[in-house]
Amino acid sequence: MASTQGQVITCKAAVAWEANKPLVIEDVQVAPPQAGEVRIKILYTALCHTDAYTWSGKDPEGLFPCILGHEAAGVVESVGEGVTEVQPGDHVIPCYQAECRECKFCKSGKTNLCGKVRSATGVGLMLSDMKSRFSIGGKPIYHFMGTSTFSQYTVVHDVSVAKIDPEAPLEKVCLLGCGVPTGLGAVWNTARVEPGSIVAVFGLGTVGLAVAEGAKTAGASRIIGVDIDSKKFEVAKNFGVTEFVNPKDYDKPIQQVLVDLTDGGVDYSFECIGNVGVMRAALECCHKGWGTSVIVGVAASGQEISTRPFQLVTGRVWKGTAFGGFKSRSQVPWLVEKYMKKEIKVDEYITHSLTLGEINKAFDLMHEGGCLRCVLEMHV
Ligand SMILES: NC(=O)c1ccc[n+]([C@@H]2O[C@H](COP(=O)([O-])OP(=O)(O)OC[C@H]3O[C@@H](n4cnc5c(N)ncnc54)[C@H](O)[C@@H]3O)[C@@H](O)[C@H]2O)c1
Ligand SMILES: N[C@@H](CCC(=O)N[C@@H](CSCO)C(=O)NCC(=O)O)C(=O)O
Ligand SMILES: [Zn+2]
Ligand SMILES: [Zn+2]
Repeated sequence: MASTQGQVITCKAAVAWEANKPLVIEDVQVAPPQAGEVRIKILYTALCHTDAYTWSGKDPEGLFPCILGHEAAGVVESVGEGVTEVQPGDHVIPCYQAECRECKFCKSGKTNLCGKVRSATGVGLMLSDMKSRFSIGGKPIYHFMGTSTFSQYTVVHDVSVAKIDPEAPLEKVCLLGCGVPTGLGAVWNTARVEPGSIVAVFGLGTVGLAVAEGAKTAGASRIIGVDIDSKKFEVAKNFGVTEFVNPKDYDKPIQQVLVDLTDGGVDYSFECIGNVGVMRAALECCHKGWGTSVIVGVAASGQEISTRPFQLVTGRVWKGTAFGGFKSRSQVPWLVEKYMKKEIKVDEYITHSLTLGEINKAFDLMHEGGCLRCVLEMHV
């Protein structure tokens, strides 16, 4: 096959032309990678609720038209000047949370956030020239989260590419681009749950179930799953949830229910929904003196959290996590290895498999209780 290196590639991509309007499969021109960039042939992508959130128009960084998608795996097609850590043919996972290893954030040892390309990815562009590599008939289409994986080919910054084991099944490990690491890392890195802890997980979607899985491996003694959909409990048991609470079954506030169930409150709670009212409940169900609550869910523009400051004065701690605190380029390959050694689940989160052409159906499925992750095959 003739090399595409240095050429514009025309391929299929799902374009979000406007908020909330069905995505349209278009022929998109993908420019070659510039210095410090990598063009990736995306083979599989999953859908995450953050894609739906931005598509809904509620994300203050949401720009249209754009190509959404950030949980994927593929193969490097070509690299720009100066790219040394990956080469054509490498199997990779694009990472929305970059890791340059040089910026103030990366060198701090205190966070997985990286500042190198964030200003460009937040406005849907590439850093070197603040332009997009996607266009249709000359009209630029915005990137999304520095990944745009709902395209058969995408261009990303080199600091946003994790090179992984070529033996790893890409149709599975694409999930290690977002939801599963976020839940596991919220427990292992952000909260640092100790053995014997009592944990509450609000929201039992993929992220909440990964929190439960992480808490189980951390040795939590009780893992209380909270969801308004009782059907979630059966599946949640397989991920380590030991008890289930549906707020709809109680007249009193859910934080009080949990405090009563746990002799004063839980040691750790995790909000995996994106609902600011639930974030408050998750903080307030924590034990006085030490209980820590981690916000994982993404809430819409304009939403704010609140509680009585007394909740913090009396020792509860409120935290948040992005990508579970994992350093992407360094630790995504490690997570892939853990999956290969069967030390973490991935397959169990995949409930549906469709094609790129069926992406709108995949978004519909996401809103149904039975769907955790839907993986799209990109080249059929
Ligand atoms: N911080 C990060 O890095 C990061 C990464 C990935 C996803 N997220 C966010 O995490 C959240 C969860 O993602 P997901 O893919 O698991 O979502 P999901 O929609 O699959 O799961 C949410 C669950 O919450 C339940 N729920 C809804 N309202 C509820 C309520 N009031 N009380 C209790 N349960 C309720 C739903 O029934 C569902 O089971 C989203 O907001 C997503 O954007 C954040
Ligand atoms: N543009 C959004 C940001 C929402 C957000 O917090 N995103 C998470 C990842 S969600 C993945 O599914 C994140 O990593 N945040 C850190 C960052 O964006 O740098 C908004 O403004 O609401
Ligand atoms: Zn995500
Ligand atoms: Zn950095």
